[in-house]
Amino acid sequence: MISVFADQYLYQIDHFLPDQVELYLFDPANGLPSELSKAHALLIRTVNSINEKSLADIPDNLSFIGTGSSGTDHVDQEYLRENDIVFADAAGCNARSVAEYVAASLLIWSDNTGHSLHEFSVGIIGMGHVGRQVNTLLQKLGITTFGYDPPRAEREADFNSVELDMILKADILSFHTPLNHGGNYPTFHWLNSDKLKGRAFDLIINTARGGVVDEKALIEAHKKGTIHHYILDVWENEPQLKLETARQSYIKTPHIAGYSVQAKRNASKFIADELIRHFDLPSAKNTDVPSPRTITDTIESFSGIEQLITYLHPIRQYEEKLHRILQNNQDNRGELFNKLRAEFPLRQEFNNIRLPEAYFNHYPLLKKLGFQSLD
Ligand SMILES: O=C(O)[C@H](O)[C@H](O)COP(=O)(O)O
Repeated sequence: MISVFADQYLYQIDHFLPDQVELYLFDPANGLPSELSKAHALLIRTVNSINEKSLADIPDNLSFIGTGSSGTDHVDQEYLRENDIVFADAAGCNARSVAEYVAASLLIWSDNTGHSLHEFSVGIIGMGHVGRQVNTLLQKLGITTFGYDPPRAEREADFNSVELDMILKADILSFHTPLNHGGNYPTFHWLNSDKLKGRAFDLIINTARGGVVDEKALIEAHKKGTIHHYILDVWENEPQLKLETARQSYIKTPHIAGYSVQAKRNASKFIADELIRHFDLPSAKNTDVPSPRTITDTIESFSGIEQLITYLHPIRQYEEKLHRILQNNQDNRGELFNKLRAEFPLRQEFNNIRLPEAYFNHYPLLKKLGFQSLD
């Protein structure tokens, strides 16, 4: 038997592992489990870091660690290599979900500010799995986009990144890079006071990692009016948010852009499949398909696109809950932030939401967003 310790919030992780696995679920709020000594494999989410400090005593049999996330900045991969531990991530698992969050937040923002999205260009920083999906979805909505990704341009001869100067001329920036402190292309505080000097943006959206945008510089530019609005889903020093940054955020959510049933299902499946390969186990027989969400309300129930989008995407519900946590004067805000992320019901991605045909006649962009017809 292979002993696998897994974060209890990894979506249906038991469905993706075969019978040859003895599964122990742990609550990530308590850190890595103390019984880890008998583990052959460990499956985590971003809320538990893996490094020399958090995993000082490497269990004798531990040979595999997987993170059910696209981002890997919480894992010291060099440390794992030194200790002969194979590492797997779930790169790309949440790309569509993040793209839908960006599209939904842009629609809410443009509707509220009385603009048409066609007036703006969006600079996409990071054209990996997520940036590409964001690019495709925004282009479907008729929005002008530019992609900036020098490391990808270096790797792929047929990919062209726009120049830095060009991307900084976009009206809106949306971030989709990993968080790197070193290497040839560090992204820590990529958007900082230097890059902001002499520039103006209508909107900044960060769904990548807190730390890619320097919050101090962001706040200063916002106060000066050179950044008109910003939307943050990720924060420096999560789960401890800087109140001032959060207060001024046009939309603020608790790092849930990638939280859909489909994304979380992908995450569990990607790392379970890698684990199965690593231990040479038979595949699990999971065939569950998430049931669609069906909307039957009449289109007249919604006064406009913002109301409809916020009914179809829980962006504002998360925001309201985060707002309440931030108002709370207790010092357990961080704990509540993580609990909200872990326990709020996952949403269905747009292509698993069925709407009456009248919705599409009224708002043709719903087809472009990927919603399906009920009729
Ligand atoms: O890296 C990712 O996949 C995303 O940031 C994702 O939202 C992380 O989710 P978590 O592992 O914290 O549940």
